Amino acid sequence: MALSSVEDALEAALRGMTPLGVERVPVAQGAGRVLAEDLSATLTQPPFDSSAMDGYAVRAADVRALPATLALVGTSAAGARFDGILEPGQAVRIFTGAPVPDGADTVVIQEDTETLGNSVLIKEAEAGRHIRPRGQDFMDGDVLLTEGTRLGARAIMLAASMNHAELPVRKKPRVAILSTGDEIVPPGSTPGPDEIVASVSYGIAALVDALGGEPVDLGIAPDEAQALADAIARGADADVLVTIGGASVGDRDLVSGALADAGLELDFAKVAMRPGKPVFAGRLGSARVLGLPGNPVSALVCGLVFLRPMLRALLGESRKDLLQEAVLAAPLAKGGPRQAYHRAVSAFTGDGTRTVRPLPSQDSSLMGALVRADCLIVQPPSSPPVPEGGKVSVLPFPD
Ligand SMILES: Nc1nc2c(c(=O)[nH]1)N[C@H]1C(S)=C(S)[C@@H](COP(=O)(O)OP(=O)(O)OC[C@H]3O[C@@H](n4cnc5c(N)ncnc54)[C@H](O)[C@@H]3O)O[C@H]1N2
Ligand code: MOO
Repeated sequence: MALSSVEDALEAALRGMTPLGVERVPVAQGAGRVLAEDLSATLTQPPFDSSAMDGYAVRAADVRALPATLALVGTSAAGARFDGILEPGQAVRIFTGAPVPDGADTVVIQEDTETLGNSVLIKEAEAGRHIRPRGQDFMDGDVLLTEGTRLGARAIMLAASMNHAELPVRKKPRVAILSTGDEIVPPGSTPGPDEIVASVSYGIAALVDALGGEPVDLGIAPDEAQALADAIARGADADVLVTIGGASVGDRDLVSGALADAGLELDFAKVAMRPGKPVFAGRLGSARVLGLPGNPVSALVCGLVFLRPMLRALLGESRKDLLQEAVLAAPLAKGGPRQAYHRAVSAFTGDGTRTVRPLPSQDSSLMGALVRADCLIVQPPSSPPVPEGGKVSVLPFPD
């Protein structure tokens, strides 16, 4: 079977995918979730003209000639405003965040004043300063956060200030993760001489979690048809079923066969990418299936290239991955027939330019090198060699 291009494979995997349903969560639990509706302010912020400093509220006309002595007629504190109207020749003691009294149009910081019993001496002042006008941040009804926004610290803070106790967010995509292989044992075991400790499922679960999904661990299935069929059946109610290993052409690579027996409709199988060639995807009932190669680097690269956009589609997330431009710190040989994802280390020059150096070993089993890298150089198929100083595209790792 001819290899699909990464672009075609991704398009096939995403075809027909629509965002999951909406649920409401307390704003305190909204971090990392994706907004499912536009969010508008339910109040105006600040709700009144407020003081930006501790000092005295005055009329600009009274402090045109300095020094000036004004009569102290009251206090405006945050949460307890001065109710009267400031008359000419008067000042009100005011604190940061407190409402500016009617009649006042300037706040003088206390460092520029001296109190003299029931009056205050204004030594320096600037007309109109230190007042935050009502609605300077936002007005009631303003749409400030849009559907598809992933909620981080800044957006959560804004949503709370807009007086939303609950937020409409997309349901978390449930991603069932199945490790396969007779040789795979859980971390913490004492591996036999031919056994390998499971690592990929943990990396993929961490990726799913970071992307806003909910990983569900289906454990490890041996290379045996019935065990695989049982495990696949347990994952069929997930939004995405990810299988790990058994994707290649060996006699014991039974995963795609077991999925086919379960009724998998393939979207693509084998992609012109390196690493990750054996990756496949399809549909099993209502679940999407992503078959990852067993080699850890291949699996994680395929996770970034395919699983990340799939989860973003299920979350209705508006942010897309943008490849970034970088300058090579070492030459890159001409590209092969598959799109390459070279593990690379970045450095930044004084003007902010990213320079990248591919790691010397690109073997798809090397997890140590994967952690030393901070990005992938994306090299299109059959591209010409790029000399040191030439430009390339990079995909930074999300963590
Ligand atoms: N004749 C060919 N052989 C291979 C081809 C090919 O085209 N023709 N493709 C190679 C490529 S590329 C890859 S990638 C691997 C992928 O093979 P599988 O998906 O079948 O993976 P396995 O054989 O099951 O495992 C490969 C490797 O990864 C280890 N592994 C598997 N699962 C886990 C796990 N959950 N945690 C940690 N490590 C895992 C496994 O022990 C193997 O060492 O095939 C090439 N072969
Ligand atoms: O593509 Mo495999 O994923 O090269 O090791």
